[in-house]
Amino acid sequence: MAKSGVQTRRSAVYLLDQVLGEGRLMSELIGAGALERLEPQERARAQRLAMETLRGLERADRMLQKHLQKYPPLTVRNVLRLATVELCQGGAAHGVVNDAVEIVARNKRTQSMKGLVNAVLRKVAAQGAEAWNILRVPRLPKWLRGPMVAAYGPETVAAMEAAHFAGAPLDLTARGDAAAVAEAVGGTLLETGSVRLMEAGQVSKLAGFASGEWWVQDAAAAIPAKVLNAQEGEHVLDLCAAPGGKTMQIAASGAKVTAVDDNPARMERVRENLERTGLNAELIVGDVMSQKGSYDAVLLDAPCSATGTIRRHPDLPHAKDGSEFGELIGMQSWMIDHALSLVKPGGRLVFCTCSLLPDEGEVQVEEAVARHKDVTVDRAALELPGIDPAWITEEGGLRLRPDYWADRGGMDGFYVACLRKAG
Ligand SMILES: C[S@@+](CC[C@H](N)C(=O)[O-])C[C@H]1O[C@@H](n2cnc3c(N)ncnc32)[C@H](O)[C@@H]1O
Repeated sequence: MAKSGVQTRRSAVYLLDQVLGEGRLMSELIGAGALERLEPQERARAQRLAMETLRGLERADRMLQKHLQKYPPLTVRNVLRLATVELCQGGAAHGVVNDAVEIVARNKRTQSMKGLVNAVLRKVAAQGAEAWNILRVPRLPKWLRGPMVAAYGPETVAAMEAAHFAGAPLDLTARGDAAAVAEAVGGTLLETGSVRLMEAGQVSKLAGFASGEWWVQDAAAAIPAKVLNAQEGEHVLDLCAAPGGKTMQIAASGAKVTAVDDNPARMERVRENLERTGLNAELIVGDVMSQKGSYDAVLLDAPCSATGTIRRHPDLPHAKDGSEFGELIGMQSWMIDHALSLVKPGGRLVFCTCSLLPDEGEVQVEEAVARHKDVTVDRAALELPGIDPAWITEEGGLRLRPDYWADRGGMDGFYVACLRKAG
């Protein structure tokens, strides 16, 4: 195996060490330049290897435990896990094992374990895909599985775990004609209007990227702006807007948009996205809670646990432990109250989170309606193409789950509700 293979795999192991040892998210690590020394193609590969390892972590540990008397240090365990996932998913044994041994040998603190790594991986390679495929689908860690089973029951959680393990296709939102985009990129037009590609390759090489015909956005993440249904001539406030997927949807509808986010670096992404797609929005780097004014419609995509995005971010359940969720839930309800104060009489607030936890969705809406006597839930706003009425919840919101559309590649977990203010 070429030297670049070792470097790429070593970088993937570094990502695993940071996620599993330090509780850091891959997006943070990559944003901080963790893969900068690799060529762009190798960066994507290192990221993919780390993600696949995190998806299959439970299976990798089950495969390895048969061959280990005691746990080696974390970084050696991560070398073994990465190689096990590769071997069991069809990687060539020679290259995978040699690189794993070399990674361990190059580090003074681990070089004494190269013999162990070699011996264990030879055994794993001999068992291969057959032993891997009969293991159960990896489960969510207990801290998240407990509340999820309480909310949805064990069968639904198992279906969600299968969706997490399967990963996610690439979804695009078209600036204009979605059918034309589907044809140009060779994708499928979903009933909700998104374009889906099961095998994407390099995004910037797809037809229409440079000319800004579309942007990457999960099919579920595209629903909130459809529920908002902005009209030409309306003034819409998009709160927590970065990186701008929903801002662009609203701008493409012809409405005037003011987009707010308190993260300057993420706001820069909104500016770049608008530039590429030729769409317009007023951008404010600032806190939701300090916004003033009166708008026809407000969209609040509140910061949340992001548990709906585990298909794309398999690091999340391993890096987090749920300790921040209480604070997020409190912040969401203050944001809803403030966002409602910015809605004109007769106007609407669309509240959404990419969370699977009812405390960040259904419960927020039930409580908001109880706090605000002039606010009702607008169920009719959810009557949209491709939306199954069975997805509508008791309080009138929309619960989207990763196990929906299982035969077509799934969707992110999301919660969306439209709150209408009395006129
Ligand atoms: C779920 S993401 C938004 C995704 C975005 N709406 C889209 O469709 O591309 C949440 C965003 O909230 C922003 N945020 C968190 N707390 C905030 C606050 N107090 N005020 C403004 N923005 C905030 C974060 O910077 C982050 O970009």
